[in-house]
Amino acid sequence: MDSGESGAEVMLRKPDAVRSSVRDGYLVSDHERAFFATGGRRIHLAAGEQLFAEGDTGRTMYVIESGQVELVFGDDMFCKQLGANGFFGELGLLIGDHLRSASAHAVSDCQLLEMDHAGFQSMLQRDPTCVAGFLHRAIMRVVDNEQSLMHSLRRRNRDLQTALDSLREATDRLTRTQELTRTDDLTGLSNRRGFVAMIEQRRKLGSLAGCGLLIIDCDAFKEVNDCHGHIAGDRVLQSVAHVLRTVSGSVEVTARLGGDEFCVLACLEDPDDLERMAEYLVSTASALWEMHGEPPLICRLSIGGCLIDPERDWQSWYASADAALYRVKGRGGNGFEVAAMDDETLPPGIGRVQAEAAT
Ligand SMILES: Nc1nc2c(ncn2[C@@H]2O[C@H](COP(=O)(O)OP(=O)(O)OP(=O)(O)O)[C@@H](O)[C@H]2O)c(=O)[nH]1
Repeated sequence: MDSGESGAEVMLRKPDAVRSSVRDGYLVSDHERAFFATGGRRIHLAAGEQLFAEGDTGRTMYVIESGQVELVFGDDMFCKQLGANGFFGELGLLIGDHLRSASAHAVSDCQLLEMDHAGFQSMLQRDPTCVAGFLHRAIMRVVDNEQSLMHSLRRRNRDLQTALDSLREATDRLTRTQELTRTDDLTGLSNRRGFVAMIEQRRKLGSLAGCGLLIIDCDAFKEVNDCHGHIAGDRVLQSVAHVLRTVSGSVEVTARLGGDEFCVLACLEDPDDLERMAEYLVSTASALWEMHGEPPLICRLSIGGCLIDPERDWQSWYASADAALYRVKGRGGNGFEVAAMDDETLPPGIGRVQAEAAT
């Protein structure tokens, strides 16, 4: 039996199509074709003419006497070309009122034999052996088509799974990278960028009301570096971060703003809690500092704070808390001060919320 133009089925690849094997067995023999001619109606299709569309109800099958017919299956899965002695539409004939699973049109001028139920019945009575042979082949083809469809769906599923996995990995990598750009390497706390991003996120959620800000600065930290080296200095910064992390709860945001400066955004049930927190931090650091000898494991802290007015921007709060910190430093450090809400000491130009670059 030949292939392609002279009769065999050929699966044509569409962009994402799956190629099935060419099966010469899915043709009628010349003898069967002549027999079909006795029960069928001869029809002609011009090149390009459609015989039926996918989803149409069909009760007839077709045998090709000459020319080429293309079957186009839905969802862009594949299309199939049939030549002389090819047959199609048999489920319409055998099941009756079957919804066509493909559309059929003539690729070239065609001559077809159209077989309906009555014609098929008469063939069955006249030569049951011949019809049985044909039916056997038709069933084999249905099974084969189902199997190749399942195979292609399984493969598509695997491809989809792989695509999803790599998408998930890329997203994870992106999230990790984003976390890294917002985290301070030395202490594991948020850095300034991460802190500002979190503030903006809370502002959008409307959860800044009732919060307070503490700016925490190490006392005489330069001396630690100068007397005991940078590694000792790093360890001190890590200890300060550890104390801040321990004292703040899960709703507080703790960050290292840079150098020996840290901050805490605290959610307060009572405004006085901000002073209590500042006092606790100062006394804890001081007690630990006194306990340890040389080189120091921690240093004493100075803290400036303010209650947050959500209508104002981060720079405004920072300036207010920093001014309080400055006053603490002026008194020798190792202490705290929380600025009043209506602090008039703010520098000019610091004020209401402006769009802050949350990166
Ligand atoms: N070990 C270490 N030192 C740092 C790091 N970042 C900044 N520093 C040092 O921190 C020191 C901060 O010095 P200052 O701003 O004068 O602070 P200070 O000595 O605590 O002075 P006061 O705040 O007035 O008590 C500088 O010597 C910086 O070099 C860091 O990541 N590791």
